[in-house]
Amino acid sequence: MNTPQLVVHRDKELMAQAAAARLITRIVDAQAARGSASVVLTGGRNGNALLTALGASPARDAIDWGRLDLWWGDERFLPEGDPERNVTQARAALLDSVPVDPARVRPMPPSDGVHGSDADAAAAAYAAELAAAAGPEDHGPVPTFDVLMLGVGPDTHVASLFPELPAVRETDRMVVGVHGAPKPPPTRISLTLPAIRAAREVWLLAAGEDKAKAAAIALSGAGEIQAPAAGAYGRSRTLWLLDAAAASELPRDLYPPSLA
Ligand SMILES: O=C(O)[C@H](O)[C@@H](O)[C@H](O)[C@H](O)COP(=O)(O)O
Repeated sequence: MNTPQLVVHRDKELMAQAAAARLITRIVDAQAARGSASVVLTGGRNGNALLTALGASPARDAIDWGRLDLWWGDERFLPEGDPERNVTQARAALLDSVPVDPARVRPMPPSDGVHGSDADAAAAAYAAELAAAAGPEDHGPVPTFDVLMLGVGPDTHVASLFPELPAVRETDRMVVGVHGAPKPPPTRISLTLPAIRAAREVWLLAAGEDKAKAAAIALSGAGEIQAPAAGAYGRSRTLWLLDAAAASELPRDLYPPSLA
């Protein structure tokens, strides 16, 4: 497990802009190196603000949109097109205004699709889609994502992995149905920690005063069952992108960086 790196920006607006610039560069580098890039999107205000900022960036078309694979870290299990679905919000924030290849945009199933209201079956289908996209060079039955982004909840949840609930304890399956989530809607689909950890880089987005305690808990050695964000790390990099408000309760040995 690599030590989390922290980058703290003045405020949430600047954090979204800077994170968007960072993501553009990371995608461009991956495409230059391997001909394509693979990114896992997150729902939530911070995640959507990043997508909106990316869409407004003058550098956005440095990305070859046709060679970008997009997946989701979690989804609210609602009907297709529901405004509360993460994919609906991502489309409005960015995807509807850039020429992505629809075959490479992989939303999690809706609650009115072929799996009906069975979130567990829908989760299993998404796991099968991930496994089918994985290659021999990948680490397990998921593709090696270049960047996997996660918003951080005030209770330290990431994706739809909530403290103490069964999903955060999952060690075998890559995708699970979530029932009784404390953040509405109660039924969701989520990548599990093993799937998250298959990513090259995991970026955790935490902006706003309401994330200060969560960031401090997750970065101070809490266990992943009690603080799921503490268990979210990448194979080669774990990056916390915060604003000053969310960093305001971090232990002094973590932030601000000691003066050289
Ligand atoms: O489906 C969701 O709700 C998100 O995936 C969830 O994990 C979100 O990222 C966090 O709750 C942070 O959300 P905010 O950025 O809105 O605080």
